[in-house]
Amino acid sequence: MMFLFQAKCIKQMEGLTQRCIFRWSLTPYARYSDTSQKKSKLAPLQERRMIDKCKIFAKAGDGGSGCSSLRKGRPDGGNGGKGGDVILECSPRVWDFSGLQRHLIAEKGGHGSSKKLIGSRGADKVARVPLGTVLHLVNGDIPSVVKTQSSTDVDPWDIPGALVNDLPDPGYNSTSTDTRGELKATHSIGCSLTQAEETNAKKSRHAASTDAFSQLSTFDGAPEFCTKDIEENQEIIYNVAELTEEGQQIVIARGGEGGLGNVASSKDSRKSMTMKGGSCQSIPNLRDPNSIHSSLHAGLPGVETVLILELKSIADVSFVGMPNVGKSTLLGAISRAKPAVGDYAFTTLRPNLGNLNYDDLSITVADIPGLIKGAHQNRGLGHAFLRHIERTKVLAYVVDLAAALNGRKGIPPWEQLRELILELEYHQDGLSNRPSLIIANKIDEEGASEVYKELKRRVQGVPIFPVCAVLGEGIADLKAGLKMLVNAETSYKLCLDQILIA
Ligand SMILES: Nc1nc2c(ncn2[C@@H]2O[C@H](COP(=O)(O)OP(=O)(O)OP(=O)(O)O)[C@@H](O)[C@H]2O)c(=O)[nH]1
Repeated sequence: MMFLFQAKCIKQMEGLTQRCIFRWSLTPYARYSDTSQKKSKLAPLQERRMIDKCKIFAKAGDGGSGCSSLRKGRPDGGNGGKGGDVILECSPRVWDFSGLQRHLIAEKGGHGSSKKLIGSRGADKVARVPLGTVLHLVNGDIPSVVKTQSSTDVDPWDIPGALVNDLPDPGYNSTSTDTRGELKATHSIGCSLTQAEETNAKKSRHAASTDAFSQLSTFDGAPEFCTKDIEENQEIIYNVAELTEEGQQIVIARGGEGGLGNVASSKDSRKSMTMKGGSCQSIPNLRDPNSIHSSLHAGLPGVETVLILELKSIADVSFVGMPNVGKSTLLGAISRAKPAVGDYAFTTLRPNLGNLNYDDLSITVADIPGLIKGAHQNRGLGHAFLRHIERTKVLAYVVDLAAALNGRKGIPPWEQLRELILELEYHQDGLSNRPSLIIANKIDEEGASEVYKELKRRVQGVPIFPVCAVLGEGIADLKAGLKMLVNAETSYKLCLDQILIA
């Protein structure tokens, strides 16, 4: 018998080891395989794709019940413990919402007991979210507390309009000026709202929806849920808070207070007490709202909140360009990222990220989905990706030198640049006003060199890097140029005046 058991164990161990070896041998292939090969479901691009928006349900812990107990004729029942809070904590080690639980449920408080023992406090549920997480309220209370665990501030450059100094003490209302000098109304809980947003928020003050769990279940388990569904079907209070600082915590659902034990409540309710004997008794009709007892002794329920979390990405560099100009190919050429590349517009649906490594520095580059005319009115992929650009230090405009060559229906690069700047500015005043350079891609195409010369003539004051992303040509110079801009060793900005169209 013993022998049989040992044999079984050894067999299981062997199977496990084989599976481990199999995994080890698969991983490098899965990570660095060429995307032109047949894509597997484990393709690394999928792993790196950001989940930049998600809906969560938070349920704070209910307060524990107070105890009614008499010992030697005197009340000695302790209070119930407070329920745990649901807290979001800002962490630079989390990049997106892919690892975030969609149901966040804090622990209930413990019940009080005799000998004046207070119930245990329910444990808080703390979930970590990335820097730059913006909260939109679907249902429940507006988050009410902001605490900061660490003093390491984010470089204000990283988060335009969300300076750490913008965050006032809880309960304090003020106005403040953001990095671009715009006056902002500052929300009492530490979020900043523009006046337009504030009006919007007031307009869209929602009627609390009935069943938070059932709302959520529509989206649970579907990371790329349909944003439109949420925005069309529900009234949302936008931008109720923003997490911008490492260690910053915000309580999104408060735990219920514990009920009073009869030691605490005896003063008020002594006359109405009907306790008999000396042992600890459970309170009759504890949940009956008509009973004074139950209202005093029952713990309060924890708050339930439904929120949409949205991430404004914080990348050092964003590749901004029209669809199909080669942004994803370029990201693959300068970093180890393997984004999907296709000979059709909107191959990129969500920002892809790559790390550009230097000896002494690492830069995060975001490949933003293609921008088209009317994007600011939500055409194409519209607002979704324009928001990511808001949080980028450096803009790298990518243009296709061959877009209008050889009978193609595209527009010349200088017009591409003009359209791009206009879309950024329509979306948000001053969005294009940051260090920039131009990447002139597809220099390998026939006739592209002449277009490049023309581009240099028409656009001045900003460095232009001719590259061939597919062959990796011009990449070394481009990397050096990006490093200088990110390090603020040079500062060029592209504006409409610098582009000669006629
Ligand atoms: N000839 C040439 N073709 C290129 C070059 N770079 C990219 N391409 C091609 O251009 C097409 C579009 O490339 P992508 O990298 O998907 O373009 P994108 O800008 O990311 O496209 P969206 O996802 O629509 O925004 C693909 O067929 C690429 O092979 C280049 O340097 N030279």
